[in-house]
Amino acid sequence: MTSETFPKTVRSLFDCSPVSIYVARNDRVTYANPAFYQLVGRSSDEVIGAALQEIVWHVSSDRLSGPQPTPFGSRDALRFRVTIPQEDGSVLENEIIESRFGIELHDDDANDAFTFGMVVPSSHDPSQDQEHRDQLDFEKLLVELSACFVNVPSDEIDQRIDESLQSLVDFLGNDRSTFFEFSSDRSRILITNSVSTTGCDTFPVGDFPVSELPWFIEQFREGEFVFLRDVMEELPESADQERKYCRAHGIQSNVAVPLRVGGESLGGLTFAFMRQRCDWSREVIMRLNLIGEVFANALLRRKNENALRTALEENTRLRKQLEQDNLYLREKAELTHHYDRIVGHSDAITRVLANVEQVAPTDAPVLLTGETGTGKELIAQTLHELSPRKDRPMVVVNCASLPATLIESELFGRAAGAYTGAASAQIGRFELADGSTLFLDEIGELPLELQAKLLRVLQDGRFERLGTAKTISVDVRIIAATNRDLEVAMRENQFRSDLYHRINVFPIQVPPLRNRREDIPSLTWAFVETHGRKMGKSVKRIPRSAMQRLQEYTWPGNVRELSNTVERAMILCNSDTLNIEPPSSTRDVSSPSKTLKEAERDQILCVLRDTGWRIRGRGGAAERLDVKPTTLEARMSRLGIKRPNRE
Ligand SMILES: Nc1ncnc2c1ncn2[C@@H]1O[C@H](COP(=O)(O)OP(=O)(O)OP(=O)(O)O)[C@@H](O)[C@H]1O
Repeated sequence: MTSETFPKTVRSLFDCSPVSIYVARNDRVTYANPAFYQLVGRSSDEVIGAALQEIVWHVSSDRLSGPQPTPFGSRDALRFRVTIPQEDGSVLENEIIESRFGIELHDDDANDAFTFGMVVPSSHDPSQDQEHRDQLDFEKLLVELSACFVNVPSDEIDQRIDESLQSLVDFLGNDRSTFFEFSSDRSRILITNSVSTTGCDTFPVGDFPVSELPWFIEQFREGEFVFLRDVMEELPESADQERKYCRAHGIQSNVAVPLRVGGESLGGLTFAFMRQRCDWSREVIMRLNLIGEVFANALLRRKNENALRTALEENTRLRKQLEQDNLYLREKAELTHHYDRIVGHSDAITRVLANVEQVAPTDAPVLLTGETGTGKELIAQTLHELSPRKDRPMVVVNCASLPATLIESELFGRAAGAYTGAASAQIGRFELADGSTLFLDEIGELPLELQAKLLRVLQDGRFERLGTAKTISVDVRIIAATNRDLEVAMRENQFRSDLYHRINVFPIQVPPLRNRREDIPSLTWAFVETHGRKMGKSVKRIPRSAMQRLQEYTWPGNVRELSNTVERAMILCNSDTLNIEPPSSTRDVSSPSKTLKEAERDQILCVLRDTGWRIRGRGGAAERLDVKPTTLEARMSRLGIKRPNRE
């Protein structure tokens, strides 16, 4: 088990264990806990990578001649005596209990031998020995529980929870253990697993009415650990229902462990005693929280996997519905509408528009992908205008242009005083877009923590303004756009896969301009017309050779770059013939009379125009100029560059 593959939960168990523990891979120590370092009086540099014989003395010949398992507790382990030299010259007599730790975390680890070892003082007192053995057995059980959830396929998680609960009941000697989770709004409880010793009933799995045990459930919601050795004596006065329940079911003691991840209570684990009161030691009770952590992580995984499965099913359902509703349109890409604003008749853009017509009348989320400047926002606007929501304006949020701290309040709104600087309340874009369409541009740049919140709104249309607990419901259709490869972002854990499947119900890929070169002449003439009108200029001719060069150029900034190129040429144009050149040739000709400051200003302005004044994110101006967004913003303010008002 390398340090990278060492499961976090196992590590946290070991780190705070009073027992000295080490893990070795192929007989070289790869991990030791603080208790081990203290016992051997050495630093991690001396311990990690060393063989056991280099750390402790006189390893008994048993171990040196190879493992010969001897029975220990209920499981096989190797036990041998060692002597540990102390700084003052004395030696400590100890025993080491070692067992093979058979989990295969990665394929390349599969043939390696992992050893899990514990150092305990040598003892000849049989009762003390028993106490140690019990404690060590418990440590071992904890480790096995953690290990049993590592790399488990999601459909086996339930079975593993059952098995783990059973081994806990067998080991700890309580009568019943039950595992439950909260519904997503935490108003309901779902009992998922329950095991008991013979003679005791298990808890019926399924929905459990919160009203039956309100006090208990409140403790779980609050994430409180509850230990009642004598339930009748120790339950608070207000827990009337619980007292009745325990009496009716003969419950004498009860331990309730909340399952929490990241401060959120996901469910709980209970240990009930019916035949006798609980006699667990303080140490065992304390360690139950760690068991809770192991189960909470298993629960979180199961929840995430379920959310992903639901998103995929929803995705498939909506796709099927769209297919049925619009089957006739698939046969040929014929357009029903006439588009004034979208220029171009290439097959590529016609296919995009046919898709737009297909999906517009539905409420299905649409994901527009394509390079910067290809016209994704224009397509989103067109889609909205063809939808039944067209009477209300489409609301736009650019996830890359706002700092992470502001996007949350921008999207969901905030109460006055929600954070420093938020003097007044603000309505969020989701509320603004109620009954309409919300266009989430550059969704690939949305910070991970907000992706979770967005997922919730997409799932049930509900959210809270920052700084308030009141839940707001909205009816919003989502169109998202990105120039980032979200599948790569998912693999790099920068984009949630469940969110991806939610928004990727109907993907439309907007092609780059170099793949629809036949549209370049009509686009060029359309931009000549628009910019000419603004400048009061009229152009009648563009030389054939110039148009040919425009068609040969690759246009990394796509249609936006073409529009800017036409605008620049129009500014310089004094006749009715437009002498226009693709950017690569014009940009190289820098005027020798320019100062460095002017050249820097021009370069920044040029890139900002090409990126639609987008500074952050993939393909943004900062990336293209190879500087940090904050650096670019500082330079813009030094050079007096301000974004012009939107047309
Ligand atoms: N087919 C088209 N016909 C006319 N104008 C177009 C067309 N496609 C894009 N444009 C124009 O090009 C410019 C860039 O388009 P838009 O902002 O929609 O691109 P985008 O893909 O959303 O860019 P980004 O990824 O940088 O946000 C806009 O001025 C838009 O009006």
